[in-house]
Amino acid sequence: TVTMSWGYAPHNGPDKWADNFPIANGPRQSPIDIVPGQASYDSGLKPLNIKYDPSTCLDILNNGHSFQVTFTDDADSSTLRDGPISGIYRLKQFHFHWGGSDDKGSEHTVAGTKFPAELHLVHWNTKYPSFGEAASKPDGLAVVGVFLKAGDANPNLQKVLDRFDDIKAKGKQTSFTGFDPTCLLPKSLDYWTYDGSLTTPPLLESVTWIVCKEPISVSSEQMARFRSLLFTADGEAECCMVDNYRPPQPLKGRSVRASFQ
Ligand SMILES: NS(=O)(=O)c1ccc(C(=O)N2CCc3cc(O)c(O)cc3[C@H]2c2ccccc2)cc1
Ligand SMILES: [Zn+2]
Repeated sequence: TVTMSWGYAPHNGPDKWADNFPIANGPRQSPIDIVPGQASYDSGLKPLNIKYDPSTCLDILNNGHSFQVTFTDDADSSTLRDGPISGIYRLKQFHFHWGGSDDKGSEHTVAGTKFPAELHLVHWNTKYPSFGEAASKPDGLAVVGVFLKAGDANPNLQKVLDRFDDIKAKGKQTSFTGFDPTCLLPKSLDYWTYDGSLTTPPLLESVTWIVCKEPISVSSEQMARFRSLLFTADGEAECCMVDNYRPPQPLKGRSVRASFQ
């Protein structure tokens, strides 16, 4: 389990994670800065094959680092196939990373550009018996990343934000059913892909990253709702949940492939 109380503050944030998780300085850490001109188009990459079943949507939780929507993953109901991966990966949860202002918040950056937020849809390889088992294997996880760009309000995202009153503080959880995260994907599923890691401790190097080129929209009012969540639990001095992103990490010779020209 994850031991130290890691976070995003100066005393326990990304610059301190290597103290307890030396893999923080490993060869395939995430996120990275994606430089489109240096990504190589790979015609062998297949389109993403994403099929989600809204009846697998279970609940929404403030885990003290982000909020996550969790799915039942005891069957191949909500899956990711093809793209850069082999086999069937099951959707486990999705969550976001965001900033205290619209000029930062995403984990991946594009030629140095930060977006106000980034969505992560987390899937695990069904060749392993569980998420926990898969999380420690080099081909165990596949995370689809989607950038959020400031613009028009996103009505699909609003369905998630409307539940924030029930999960304001760390540890709060409430039921959230019948939601199909397909509605949070951009029109185009063109993507960049590279071998990386979890972007939070334990920073395991088990993630095939699939980052969509096209962002989805989010309004500044909706971003304000993200920033109304708390890192802290009821009864603790309130600390707004903002800037819960790890900055880009060294590429260390890795190649980034593009599914598009
Ligand atoms: N940002 S990310 O790389 O896409 C990411 C993916 C999965 C997870 C994840 O689902 N978990 C399980 C819940 C959890 C809770 C923690 O307090 C924590 O520090 C990490 C996680 C990670 C996790 C993944 C794999 C093994 C252990 C924990 C977290 C982050
Ligand atoms: Zn994440």
